[in-house]
Amino acid sequence: MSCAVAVGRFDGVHRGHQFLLAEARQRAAGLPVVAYTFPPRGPSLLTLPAKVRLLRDHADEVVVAPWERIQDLSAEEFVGEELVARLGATVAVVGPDHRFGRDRAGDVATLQRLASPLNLAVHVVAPWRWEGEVVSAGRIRDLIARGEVDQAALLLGRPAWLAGSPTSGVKLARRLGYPTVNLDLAPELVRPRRGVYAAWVQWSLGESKALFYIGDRPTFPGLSPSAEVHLFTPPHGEVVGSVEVHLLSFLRPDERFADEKALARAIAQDRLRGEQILAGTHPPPRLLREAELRAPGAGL
Ligand SMILES: Cc1cc2nc3c(=O)[nH]c(=O)nc-3n(C[C@H](O)[C@H](O)[C@H](O)COP(=O)(O)O)c2cc1C
Ligand SMILES: Nc1ncnc2c1ncn2[C@@H]1O[C@H](COP(=O)(O)OP(=O)(O)O)[C@@H](O)[C@H]1O
Repeated sequence: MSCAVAVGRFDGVHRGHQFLLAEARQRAAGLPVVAYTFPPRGPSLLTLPAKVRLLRDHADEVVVAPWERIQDLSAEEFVGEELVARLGATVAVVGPDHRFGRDRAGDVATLQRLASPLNLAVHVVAPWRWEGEVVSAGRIRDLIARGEVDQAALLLGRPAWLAGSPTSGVKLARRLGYPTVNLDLAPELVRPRRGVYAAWVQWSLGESKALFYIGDRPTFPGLSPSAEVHLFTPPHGEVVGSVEVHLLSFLRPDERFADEKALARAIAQDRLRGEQILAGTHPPPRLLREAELRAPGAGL
């Protein structure tokens, strides 16, 4: 069946990607819109299931290309065999910087040259900008690594996101008066700057406003680095399955305190600020479906 295809890694499914997919919808003139994407490689903004889930909001079908099959295709083979023969694309919509094929050798001019004999209409969209600068996944990854999650949210169209599974802590947090759920974060996700954030947290059976901490726990030499959430609404029972963390605001960097009491006082302040920031906010849409949330280890 013929379709209109938009191709790319689509890391973040950011507002530039959303604009591109809206353009694809227009150009498709009633044909189904296919988002053709690749599994995450290197530090990413989303896990694959979350990316697929978001792309589904903007496309009729999402195709995840296995690297093993397509990594050795030349630009010509990619367009001819993959997009036109396998997918049935008659329209391709890409941004001006789009590269494809082995070694990213093909650019927009290559695509246009290859497309005409294949009856493939190519549309190149102007890059979507924010405050004059082109929005890109790389720019958003840098913002998150610097803790600038509120800026990242403007470019993403939703808060920066993390996912992980609960792990057991050393039960120190309870003694501090701030119980936490320790998280084993999905390894492919970009790590935000170390410190404390106001966040919304969701798990299979609930959701809560929260503080998110990621850091080296310098107050306790000997402890390993950790990522943990302190939930304002404590869960009924254990938190199991995947946990989603939406980072709304950076509160402060990771610090070394003189003792446990000083740390507990700082966390009390964090909690007050977190409550202020989160007051009146609503939980963002979940990026993992119920099935993925329920099945522990079901690939985040
Ligand atoms: C909101 C919050 C902020 C934190 N800030 C710091 C910090 O600045 N420095 C630090 O050494 N540990 C900090 N911690 C981490 C505590 O040291 C951590 O909760 C403790 O090590 C508990 O470990 P456990 O969960 O394994 O029991 C923070 C924890 C939370 C929940
Ligand atoms: N800010 C933007 N505005 C419009 N299109 C964009 C923007 N950023 C990326 N794109 C396009 O979205 C598609 C997927 O993006 P991405 O995965 O980041 O690029 P690529 O696959 O070329 O590395 C590509 O066609 C790319 O050109």
